[in-house]
Amino acid sequence: MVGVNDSLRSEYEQLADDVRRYRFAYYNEDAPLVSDAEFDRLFGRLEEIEALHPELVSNDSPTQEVGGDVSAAFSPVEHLSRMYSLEDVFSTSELSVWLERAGTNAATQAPHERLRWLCEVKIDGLAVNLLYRDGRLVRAATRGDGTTGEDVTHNVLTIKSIPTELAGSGWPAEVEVRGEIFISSAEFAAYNENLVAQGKAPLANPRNAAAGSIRQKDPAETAKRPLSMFVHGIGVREGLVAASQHETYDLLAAWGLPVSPYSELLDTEDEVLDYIGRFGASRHELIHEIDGIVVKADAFAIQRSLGYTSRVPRWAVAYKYPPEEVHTRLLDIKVDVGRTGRVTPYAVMEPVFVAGSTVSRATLHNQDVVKAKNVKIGDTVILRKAGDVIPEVLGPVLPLREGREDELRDFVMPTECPACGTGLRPAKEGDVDIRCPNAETCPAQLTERVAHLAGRGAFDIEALGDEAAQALTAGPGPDPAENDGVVRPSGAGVITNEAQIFDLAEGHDDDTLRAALADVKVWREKRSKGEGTGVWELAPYFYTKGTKAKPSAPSKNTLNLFRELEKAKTRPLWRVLVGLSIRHVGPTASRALATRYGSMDAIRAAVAAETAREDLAEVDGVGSIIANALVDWFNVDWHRNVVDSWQAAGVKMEDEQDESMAKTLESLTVVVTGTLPNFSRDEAKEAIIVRGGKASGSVSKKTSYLVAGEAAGSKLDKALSLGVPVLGEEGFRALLAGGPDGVGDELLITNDGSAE
Ligand SMILES: NC(=O)c1ccc[n+]([C@@H]2O[C@H](COP(=O)([O-])OP(=O)(O)OC[C@H]3O[C@@H](n4cnc5c(N)ncnc54)[C@H](O)[C@@H]3O)[C@@H](O)[C@H]2O)c1
Ligand SMILES: [Zn+2]
Repeated sequence: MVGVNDSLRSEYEQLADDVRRYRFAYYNEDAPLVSDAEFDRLFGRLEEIEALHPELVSNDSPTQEVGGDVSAAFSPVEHLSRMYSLEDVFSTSELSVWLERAGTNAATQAPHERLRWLCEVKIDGLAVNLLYRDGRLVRAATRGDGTTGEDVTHNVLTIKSIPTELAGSGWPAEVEVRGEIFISSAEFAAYNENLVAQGKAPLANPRNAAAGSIRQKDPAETAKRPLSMFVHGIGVREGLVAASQHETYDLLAAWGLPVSPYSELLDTEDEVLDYIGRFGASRHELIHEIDGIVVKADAFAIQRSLGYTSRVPRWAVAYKYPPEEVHTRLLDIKVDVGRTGRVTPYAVMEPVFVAGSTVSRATLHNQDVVKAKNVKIGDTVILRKAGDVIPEVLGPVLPLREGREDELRDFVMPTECPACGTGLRPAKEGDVDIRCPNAETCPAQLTERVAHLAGRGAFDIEALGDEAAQALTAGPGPDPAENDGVVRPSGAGVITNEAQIFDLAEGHDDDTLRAALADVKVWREKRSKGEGTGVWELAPYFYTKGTKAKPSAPSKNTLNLFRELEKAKTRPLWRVLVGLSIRHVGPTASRALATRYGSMDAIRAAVAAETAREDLAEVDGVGSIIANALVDWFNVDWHRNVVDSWQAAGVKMEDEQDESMAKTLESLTVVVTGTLPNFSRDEAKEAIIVRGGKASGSVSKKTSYLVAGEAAGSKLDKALSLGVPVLGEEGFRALLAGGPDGVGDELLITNDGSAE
């Protein structure tokens, strides 16, 4: 055996102390000091050291004990039979090893039993032990240290889904039912919304909320919390007529106890891995949060033969999904200025890896949200990112503030625009959001507008992404190395107004603007072997560096940009309208306007009319909000100048009237859902609109047809239930060509999913 040196021993003791301290905060105070991921890492390290040096292991090692203690605030109760924790695995390969080993042991120790795996979701809540005597709930206790728990009977009695009397018959005289108390995701969201509405800080996560609720001193307080439970185990059970875990659940359900709907009895490792995959993908659509799944050998005979360690059963294992909540330091709160001048605070954090990517920024929406989240600059914060969902700062780890109060700073919303220095103000009295009113020349707003007009929904200029928009409009900004690693606008760039954008197009006679791009520089992080070095330099963006032999010239991308701008001049009218960044005027409204008026001149005439606001509001797909936004927008001189300049630069501003197109869909409303083989969503919409139909996004009784492609979801169900006719692509083509008369019954899709 390898000897234990002093430094390892002291690492070990430090680790054991930390784990005990974190457990206390987690179980006894419902206020964790570290994230579960960090806790699991430390616990894993402890187990690793003990595996290498068994002589270090003492009876009071945290690896030999089940989680919590009993707080003095509650009376201690002895469980009739011991409660255990679960062994964790963190990868499917570790799980395979575990299944293999447990399978082999089961085969030798209980050779006549059929080995089947009961897979359950691992509810992220709080374990409770319910003691029923003669069918009556007499006691409820937390898990505590596994032997002794805390008496929380009064609080548990307030939970509606837990029966005080068992239904049916055949229950043992004394039976301990174990389950997990939780707050459902829906109830949690509603509860938090309510707290925020009352000006209180929201609860950070449902697990701690559930644990905190059950450990209230006042049952009346617990009764206000929307708690639920699902059973997942059984303790003392003498006389129970069941030979397996799943049969037990059936009995418990018959007695009126809430049983999870997600359990599945499976035979093979592949099926177990598939279960993990399925629930991993849908984990946020379940009734409650989960942090993993639990695999249990189903037969009691196998459970008995495999037995327990001092902490966990040998017949069950918990597979943990990658963490979605981590802790990190909030370094600063800065503000961003958006396309409409809205100023949004965002958190700058020490970069941290969570749910598949490294995160260092998260929006904080507005100053009220910053206040509600109660975060201070310098706090350790809980950061949540679920899969592809946008990362969110949940709140500070409050206990970690102690002793560090001097290092913490409150966020103060700036009074001047960080990009242009103009005084910030709400658009109208009482708005939460504040804005930079300098729409025309604020470089931050200009950058966003240029990026927007180049976007897919507008002119669709691929060579003009966010970075190029920034380089064109705003100049290099402050040195990111001294800032926060984010390059942001500082002042005028080559383009000071989007009116100029098409002067860069390939066909434009005067090449002054194109030549000016030679001087545009941006901050770039120097890289070495593919890695960032933290050293930033100013580098030319649009032109190549240039040497004596090969003078600086527009880069390939830049030549592409010139070419794409030239092509963009002939896009359909609706795209031009979207590109103008008129509030509320997106693709749908723009299409409606283009269909009704056909040219920019006609739109301008309509906007200038005495009764413009009423007339425009009457247009199908426009309405009064958009009508007002249009009139207001065209009232501003520099806005009209943008249109004039683009027109002068050769941007086509009218659609060819295709008179040959029969208006087959006049007065019909058609909804498209799912993926069609030969139409993109935009093409399908376009096809409906040019034939005089209305393309809508939601199904109602007024919908004339639903066109359903591959993976059509709830809209299809709704249409079928409302009796709205449903078409596939073939039926859609027939409809486009000949209107309702062209759609034969054989093209309608019916309830069983097939065309009849
Ligand atoms: N952040 C912290 O400071 C901190 C401290 C201590 C523990 N923790 C977290 O708690 C975990 C350890 O706690 P633990 O000992 O309760 O172990 P565990 O959470 O890994 O697993 C055991 C528990 O899972 C629960 N469970 C949920 N669904 C279940 C099901 N279907 N079947 C059986 N049991 C189910 C039971 O309550 C059981 O006691 C750690 O992995 C860590 O993530 C965090
Ligand atoms: Zn500004």
